[in-house]
Amino acid sequence: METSVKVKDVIVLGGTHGDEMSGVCLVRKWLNGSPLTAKTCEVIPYLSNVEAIKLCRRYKDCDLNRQFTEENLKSVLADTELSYEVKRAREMNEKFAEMNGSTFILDLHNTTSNSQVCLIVEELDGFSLHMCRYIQQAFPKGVCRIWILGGSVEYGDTRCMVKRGIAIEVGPQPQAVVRADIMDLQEKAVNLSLEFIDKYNQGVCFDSCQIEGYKTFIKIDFPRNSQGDIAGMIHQNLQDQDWKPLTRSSTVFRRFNGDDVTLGDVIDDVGVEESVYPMFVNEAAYYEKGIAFHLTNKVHMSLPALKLE
Ligand SMILES: CC(=O)N[C@@H](CC(=O)O)C(=O)O
Ligand SMILES: [Zn+2]
Repeated sequence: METSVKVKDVIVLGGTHGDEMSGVCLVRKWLNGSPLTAKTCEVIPYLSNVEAIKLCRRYKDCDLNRQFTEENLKSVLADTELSYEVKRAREMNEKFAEMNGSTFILDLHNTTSNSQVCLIVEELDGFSLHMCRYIQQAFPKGVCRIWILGGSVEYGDTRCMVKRGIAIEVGPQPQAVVRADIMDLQEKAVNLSLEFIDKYNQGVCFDSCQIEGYKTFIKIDFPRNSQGDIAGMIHQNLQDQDWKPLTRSSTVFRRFNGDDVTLGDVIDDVGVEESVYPMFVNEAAYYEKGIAFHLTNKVHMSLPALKLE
């Protein structure tokens, strides 16, 4: 049996990336007259990257969702020497970093890839893994998946401020655009998260169970020429095919000269019989990060039962 403390505050972040519009629009809606509430805790909607939202861009100076590192949060540099996003991360951390483990963070994101609902969770966060399973079960099969991050990697995302939290990533949605179907999926996932927290706070025991998730083992860049410019694009066979199994012989890129590139051409360590699962396929924000898609393995995890301490 795993126990955890009561959740007292839920911070619901929109606009951590300023051009991911369903989070921005939902948070604005909750702040302006249609409050988001739960029965057993305080719910605090909050716009993260205010300057980037104004610009309708992912960020102003640098990616806010990489700045919540220990180094930045403890930095002794004067504010004038810091980029907007580092200052903002410090400001948010002062406001939300918890003393006693009772704060939960829900961070709302969108992707241009055909991810559907993708719940992002750390593998050591048993509470949030149970929450992900609860959310997943309320969606039709194949709509909601769980992406599990390795426990030790320092990523500097918003969830670093607290002990428990998830990101709800929903796509496909172009940057700076809001789509009704995507916003509905996002809102449904938020409501289910709050429902889970209420049940947990009321003492409901969540039984031990198995969950299926995906873990990234490598990020694949585009083919590039000698100047470093992209020399090909996602193959039409792979476009929009997030989470569909690939093997060594699957075509993944088409060079601009027309040549097909298979997965086996770009990576050695996928076995001949093995299936791997792509995600974040053609995510617009990842071109500058040198990522065309993530390759994941399907994993199964056993969760012990969960109950309020
Ligand atoms: C497309 C996108 O922005 N994805 C998020 C994933 C996360 O929240 O960890 C990011 O790269 O920060
Ligand atoms: Zn994002």
